Amino acid sequence: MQTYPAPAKLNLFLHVTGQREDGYHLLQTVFRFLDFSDRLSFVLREDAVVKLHTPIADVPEEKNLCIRAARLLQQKSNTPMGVEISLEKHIPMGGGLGGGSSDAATTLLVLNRLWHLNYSKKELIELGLQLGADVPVFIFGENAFAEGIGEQLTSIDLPPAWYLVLIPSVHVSTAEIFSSRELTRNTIPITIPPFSIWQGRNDLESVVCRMYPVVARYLAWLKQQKDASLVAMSGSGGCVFAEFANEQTARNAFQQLPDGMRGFVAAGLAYHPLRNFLEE
Ligand SMILES: C[C@@](CO)(OP(=O)(O)O)[C@H](O)COP(=O)(O)OP(=O)(O)OC[C@H]1O[C@@H](n2ccc(N)nc2=O)[C@H](O)[C@@H]1O
Ligand SMILES: Nc1ncnc2c1ncn2[C@@H]1O[C@H](COP(=O)(O)OP(=O)(O)O)[C@@H](O)[C@H]1O
Repeated sequence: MQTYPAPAKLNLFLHVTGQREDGYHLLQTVFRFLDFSDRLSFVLREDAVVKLHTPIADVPEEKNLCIRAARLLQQKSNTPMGVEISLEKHIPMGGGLGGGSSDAATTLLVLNRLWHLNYSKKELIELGLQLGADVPVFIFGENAFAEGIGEQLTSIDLPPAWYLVLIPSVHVSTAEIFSSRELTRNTIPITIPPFSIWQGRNDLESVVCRMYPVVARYLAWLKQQKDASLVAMSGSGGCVFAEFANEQTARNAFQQLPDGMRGFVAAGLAYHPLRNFLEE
């Protein structure tokens, strides 16, 4: 059966520049896709039933973002069709790697075709935003500089790079970090172009490190790796990453990991694997 990728993302930097009246925070961030993906497959049904074959521990089926995405698309289009979804989960959950959002985006892209709906990328992005601030970039399909709450996207060329991503054993709630009193919300907005991704930082990092000291320890270990250029936390954490110029230096660092630290090495992608899916 055909399976479709839902890649992870990193936030190479993340600045919090303000807050909207509805409480959502204004951000400036750079999203980079990783060659590290969940995989989804879809079997059509003629009877409007939407269900998941592969339950995830601690996530009820109706809260699973691929089921929510399928139901939202069904509602919008009034299609009489249904679907059975199988989700092969690889991306750590609640780690700031955007796995749930990516699963939702792939579901919207693929069902748009299988249900013959023909929505445009713009329409799917608007729909995706109702599911989460991170969903639009995965439909957009290009590495991007993002503003607003993550929905104002400008594609960006990033040089080839490899990443060592570490996964501390914590589950960080995005809402909890954004609601922290200690979060600074007034980073001066940068303008494009030009800006350097290496001049940025993650404004959520210090809040997460204080609440979860293990994240600070993992960052400190990455900062000791001599070939690492950029070291930061992704999104609202707790995953942290180091950027390397090539695969070998990333794998060398991975081999030095102390006992008990978990992680993986992945290439940075030039674009999302389903970037041209709507035109194919
Ligand atoms: C922080 C980022 C950076 O890419 O990623 P993750 O760490 O989640 O991967 C995203 O902005 C997260 O996007 P996403 O995970 O889709 O968040 P959502 O479900 O929309 O929001 C969860 C909660 O976080 C808060 N929130 C989220 C985004 C934002 N710009 N401002 C906020 O204040 C809100 O309280 C919201 O209810
Ligand atoms: N398909 C899914 N994959 C992962 N998490 C999901 C999914 N559907 C719903 N969730 C919920 O969304 C939360 C955040 O997931 P995820 O997108 O992996 O992390 P993050 O927002 O930190 O990048 C999870 O803790 C889980 O409760």
